Amino acid sequence: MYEKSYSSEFEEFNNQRRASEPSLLNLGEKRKESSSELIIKKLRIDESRTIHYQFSSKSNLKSLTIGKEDNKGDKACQYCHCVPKKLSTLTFPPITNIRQYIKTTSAVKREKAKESTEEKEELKEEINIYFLRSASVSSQPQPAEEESEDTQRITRSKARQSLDTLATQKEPTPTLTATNDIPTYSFRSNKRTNLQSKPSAPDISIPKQKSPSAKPKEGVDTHVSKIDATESRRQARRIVKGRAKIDAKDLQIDDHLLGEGQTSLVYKANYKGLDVACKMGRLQDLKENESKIVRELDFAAKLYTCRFVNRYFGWIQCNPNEVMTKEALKKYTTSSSKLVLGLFVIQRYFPKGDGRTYFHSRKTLIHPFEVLQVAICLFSALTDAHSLGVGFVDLKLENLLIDSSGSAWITDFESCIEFNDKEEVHLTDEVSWTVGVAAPEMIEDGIFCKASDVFMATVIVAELLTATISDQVFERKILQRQDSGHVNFVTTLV
Ligand SMILES: Nc1ncnc2c1ncn2[C@@H]1O[C@H](COP(=O)(O)OP(=O)(O)OP(=O)(O)O)[C@@H](O)[C@H]1O
Repeated sequence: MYEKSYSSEFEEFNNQRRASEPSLLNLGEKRKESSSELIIKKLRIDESRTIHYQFSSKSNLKSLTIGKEDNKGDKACQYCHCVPKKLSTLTFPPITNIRQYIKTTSAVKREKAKESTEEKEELKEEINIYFLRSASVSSQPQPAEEESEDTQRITRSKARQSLDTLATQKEPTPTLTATNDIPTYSFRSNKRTNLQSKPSAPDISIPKQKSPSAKPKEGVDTHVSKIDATESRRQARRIVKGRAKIDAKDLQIDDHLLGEGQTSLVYKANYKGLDVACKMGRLQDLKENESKIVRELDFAAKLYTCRFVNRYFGWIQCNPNEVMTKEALKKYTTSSSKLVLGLFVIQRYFPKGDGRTYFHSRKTLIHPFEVLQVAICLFSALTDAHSLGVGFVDLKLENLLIDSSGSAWITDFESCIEFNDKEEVHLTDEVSWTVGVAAPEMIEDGIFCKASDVFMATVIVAELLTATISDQVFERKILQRQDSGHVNFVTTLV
């Protein structure tokens, strides 16, 4: 899978991108050149303890004085000569006057801060006057407390609105109510209830379990409550047993193949009108593939509470022709293959697909903020899964799904393992993982620990930060993997 995705198509695409945007896209190569060509020589130290260096590149020779200002020449920055004067909009203070400079700039800053607070106060006053006017025009004057709250909110809004229009536009906000110190949310009222005041019991509150020794209160019909308890127990058992099982009539699988892995095919589907993704085992070795999907379902349930972990929310076992359109069936089966019962798992649909496909097929550069967002998602998911004692093992860009806001969600849990309170586990044949991105201890000793997941997540971040560098160069120059599985992880090109 890994080998396949590092295909020459991507290499070609990278080359094309480099050719079209040379100034930005060849940054990696440029940095490499400049660092290899630069020679710095220590020349001498004079009486004033100033160190004189000489640095040179292939093309020209320059001298740099560290510790002494040098205002001559055509460079705006006299310290490292990084900015030519004609390009610079900055002014660099001379070192001798630096104390004076700090004094004056901090005085100016203090003055400015004072001015801005004064301005803010004036603005607040203006707004207050405005609201007092609109409130007096309004037929139902608002209480003073709410007025000040709205005043604060309105200072950030661009258009001025009257209190009345604001009130009608407000969305019903979830109200925090408290029962037995456990906060629950209810959408019934859009007014904030006071947490101190005794709340009315919400519909979804779970009654406290009575201890077996607790005696029934006098006058309580115990017969009725016993029947209720048995019924609710039966109901709960029914729900848990058929948990997440869906009805064939609610699911329709399109012929749109979203992606495929070694074990499964993922198609776009429709569940009760909602776009979903549907995973099904490959027909070759169907039994084995489906047992892997069942294992995956089990881990999906365990990881359900984690941040940025894909949600699998239903499954069905049925004949493919019950849920697949004719076109989808044609693609899924060959004419010779017999239709057998299949397992279909539905999950959230990510239109942007997996990380590798999305970032490599994009025509624009990846902004560092985007990388940061993916990294936050990735490490949040790792933190949560690791606290539950679960490791992902097969972390790679293909197993990250990107949502419309650019957040990344980990998917494909068939390689997950449980630590069972151990620091590390031995990897068995049951678990598959990707050698190209695996942590050294996985390759060398066949062991896996939480840090191994962190290693693979770091590789993902490094890959995104160096998206303009071809995958082969990434392997050779950045990861620098040795035969033992160890890496050097050279970050100068990142
Ligand atoms: N929810 C989804 N929305 C959109 N595309 C998806 C979704 N789930 C999976 N895909 C696509 O299908 C591909 C294969 O999915 P997945 O990794 O779950 O299959 P697999 O057979 O378990 O893969 P592997 O070879 O890693 O075992 C993904 O890389 C992705 O491109």
